[in-house]
Amino acid sequence: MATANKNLSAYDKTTIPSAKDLRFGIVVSEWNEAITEGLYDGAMEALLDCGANAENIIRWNVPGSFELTFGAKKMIESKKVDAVIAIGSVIQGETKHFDFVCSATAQGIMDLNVRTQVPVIFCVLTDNNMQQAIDRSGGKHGNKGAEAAIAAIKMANLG
Ligand SMILES: Nc1c(NC[C@H](O)[C@H](O)[C@H](O)CO)[nH]c(=O)[nH]c1=O
Ligand SMILES: CC(=O)[C@@H](O)COP(=O)(O)O
Repeated sequence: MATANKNLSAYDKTTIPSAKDLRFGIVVSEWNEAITEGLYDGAMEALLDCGANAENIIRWNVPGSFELTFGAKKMIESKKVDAVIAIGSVIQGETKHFDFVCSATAQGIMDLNVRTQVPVIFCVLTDNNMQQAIDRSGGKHGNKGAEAAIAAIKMANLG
């Protein structure tokens, strides 16, 4: 189902475990800051709505989405967290750089999920233009940050 056919912010709290005792790391890319701040706000709102305590949420910034993997890895190695949310916004420019940043970031985050015991949630928008990013970070299609927060709670409770 494409994003256009669902609301990224929709969730049923009755189906989600409490986040009360969970510790979260959130690594935020500074590229396309207006978008990533919107994603962060959506993630925080959903985490708190599901019972998380603000003092149990650690935020680090990194320069761009390519650095999210290192930031999440360092967070896992140095902080006791139950899940990490990696937030980024990659928007197509004139060159193929978009392809390399998106694939490297996705692969790097997947590698962390394979190699570590801490789930890392891929909250990285990969859009053709700014309007698509706006629509998915609190606009007409909801907020991918909220979707990522719910995924983080569920994965932290897995097993
Ligand atoms: N163009 C975008 C970037 N590019 C920067 C890279 O992520 C990286 O910081 C740089 O190549 C240095 O290693 N990053 C985004 O997050 N979004 C973009 O649209
Ligand atoms: C995703 C990017 O790195 C891209 O926005 C950079 O723009 P350009 O491809 O025009 O250099």
